[in-house]
Amino acid sequence: MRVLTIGLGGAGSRVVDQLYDHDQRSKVYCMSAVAIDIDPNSLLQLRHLPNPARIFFPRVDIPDHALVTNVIDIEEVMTRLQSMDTMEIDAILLCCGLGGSVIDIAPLIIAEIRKSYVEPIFALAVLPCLEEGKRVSAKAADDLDALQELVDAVILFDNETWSQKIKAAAAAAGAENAGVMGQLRQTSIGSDPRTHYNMLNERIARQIGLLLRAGEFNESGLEVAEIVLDAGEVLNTLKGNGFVAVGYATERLPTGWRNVFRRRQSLKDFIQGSQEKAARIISLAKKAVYEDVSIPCDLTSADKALVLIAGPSAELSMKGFQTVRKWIDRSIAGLEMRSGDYPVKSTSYVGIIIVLSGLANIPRVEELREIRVEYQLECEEERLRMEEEARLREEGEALAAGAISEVPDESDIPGFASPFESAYLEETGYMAEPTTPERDEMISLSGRGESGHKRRDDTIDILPKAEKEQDDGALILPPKPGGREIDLAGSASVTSSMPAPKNSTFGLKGITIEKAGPKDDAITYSAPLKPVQRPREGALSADAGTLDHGVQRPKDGVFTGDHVTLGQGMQRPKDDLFEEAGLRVREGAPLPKDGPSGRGLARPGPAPKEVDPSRGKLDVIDATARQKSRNEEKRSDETDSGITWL
Ligand SMILES: Nc1nc2c(ncn2[C@@H]2O[C@H](COP(=O)(O)OP(=O)(O)OP(=O)(O)O)[C@@H](O)[C@H]2O)c(=O)[nH]1
Repeated sequence: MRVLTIGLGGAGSRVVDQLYDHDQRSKVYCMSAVAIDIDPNSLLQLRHLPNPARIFFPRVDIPDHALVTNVIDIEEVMTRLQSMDTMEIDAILLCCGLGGSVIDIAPLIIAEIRKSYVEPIFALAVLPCLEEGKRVSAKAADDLDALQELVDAVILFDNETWSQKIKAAAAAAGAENAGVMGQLRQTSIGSDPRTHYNMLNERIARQIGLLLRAGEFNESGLEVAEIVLDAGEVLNTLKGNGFVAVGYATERLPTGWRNVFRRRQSLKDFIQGSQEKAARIISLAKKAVYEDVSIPCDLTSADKALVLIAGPSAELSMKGFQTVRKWIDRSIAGLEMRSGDYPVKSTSYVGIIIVLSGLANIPRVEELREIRVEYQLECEEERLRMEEEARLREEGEALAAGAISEVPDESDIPGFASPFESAYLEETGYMAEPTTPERDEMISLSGRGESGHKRRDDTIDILPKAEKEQDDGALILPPKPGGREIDLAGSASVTSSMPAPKNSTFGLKGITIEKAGPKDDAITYSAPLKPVQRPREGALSADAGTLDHGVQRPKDGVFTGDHVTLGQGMQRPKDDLFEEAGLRVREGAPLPKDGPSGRGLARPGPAPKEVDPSRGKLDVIDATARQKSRNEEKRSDETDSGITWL
């Protein structure tokens, strides 16, 4: 297959350089190559590409952070490509490293090439290592998605997988010759990026190079193939806008006089030899698919496949080849299966290439996409944190400048939760209801429980400051009939030992807020002076009660007082039952709902010294309306004592 290869950026240029070297050494000469980069050092360090094939775009008068699309001149690139001998090419191969910056020019170049060439365009994309960071992996995922849309197929090579393999091999070699030299070799492989990349590029060149040379031959080195695989078949296997993985495994043939002698001995040795050859091809095929594949993938998710065996023709067992063909054909999801042999005279290796195309399941690609999601969430979290910091800084500055006279209440500051936390909290239901931090304030009336007065107005009114005539910050108890006003701020003890009520305490849940709901600083609190206990549901329901033997179950209307049948010896409940308990439900007002705010009718006995307003014993009402109704109420019922439910 004759190809025009274009290397983009550092990775792409180096890969093309290596491919070019293999092509020259094999004397097949099926490649035209160019390398495009904005880094002069990267281009200068290429070892094989001729100088005219290195296209450098300097950043003249362009800032370092400028987009690469502003630096690389597409017209110039196209002029250089068209000046090359591209008349007989079968395909165009774009080599690039995902996650880099120069790859950003790929969409523009591909669009221009499509205008001038009809040949299919493939991309050879190198996936970055995990240790390069989440940002690079996230960008790699973006680049991959963009490339997949634009080219006919993306051949993937995973740096992470192969770096691990190379390091493991180096460690094993180092352990074998545990001397100083062994350790030195191991250190150089692990630490020197250039050597490391050279090893990776060598691997890519072997895998892809042999595939590109399939169907091509030189005059001296190749024999006639039994099953010829031409360029069209390779192209048809690759095409289809999918991901492609290339498995490649080789084995050195046994050499030496003994082996040559054994081959010629007898028929038995001949048969044994042919079985060995078949077994070698099969084991190489397994190695190519499961171990030495350019990117680990699920064979069964492939749409198409191609099998190519290469080596001296005497060593290419057709029996082994057919077995491998059947295995791959049955394993892949699709129906397209191609195969061929590539006899090479002057080699002591047998190799096999298995191309899996249209892959749906590639774990490393999924991993890159997951990292991208994580990275995006982290960026969002960071952005919110910065905004919050900036806001707090601004507020601090404004406060210092005296622009803000009062520090806003903590509960007014919106709680910040990271996207991860939010997701978790929502899941656990924590954020189902808005919560605000509790205040560290508690109002208690000293000696309240010991009062000897049974019938008095048991509510505390904290009148809105704004509506008071003289706003001295005092908390005024409404006067008892004939009594005097009690200044809570002055006489009542205000402790901070108990948590303050949540804002939600004053929400719709337990307490009715009259229309034109008062603001936080304009609310009237009503608190009972006696601890009251809400009757349990069952206590007011005839269904839930257990009646003694011989006692008739009261009918539904028992508490209305209209239809009550009492058993012998049973007393009709008094109408003033609730008054006795210290609770009066005002006429026309809704009955208390179930919930913390309605808990407990008043019980005779000592009241607790502290009252926690958050338990629903504080009512929020409109101050003006409350005052009016109170005046009327006082006139009609001077002796009303109990909770007023609003
Ligand atoms: N296999 C292989 N991978 C490489 C090589 N150089 C870089 N890479 C990988 O390719 C990715 C992109 O790197 P480059 O191509 O050098 O980046 P660039 O496009 O030149 O742009 P910069 O980000 O500015 O360097 C890196 O994150 C590496 O993972 C190489 O020589 N061989």
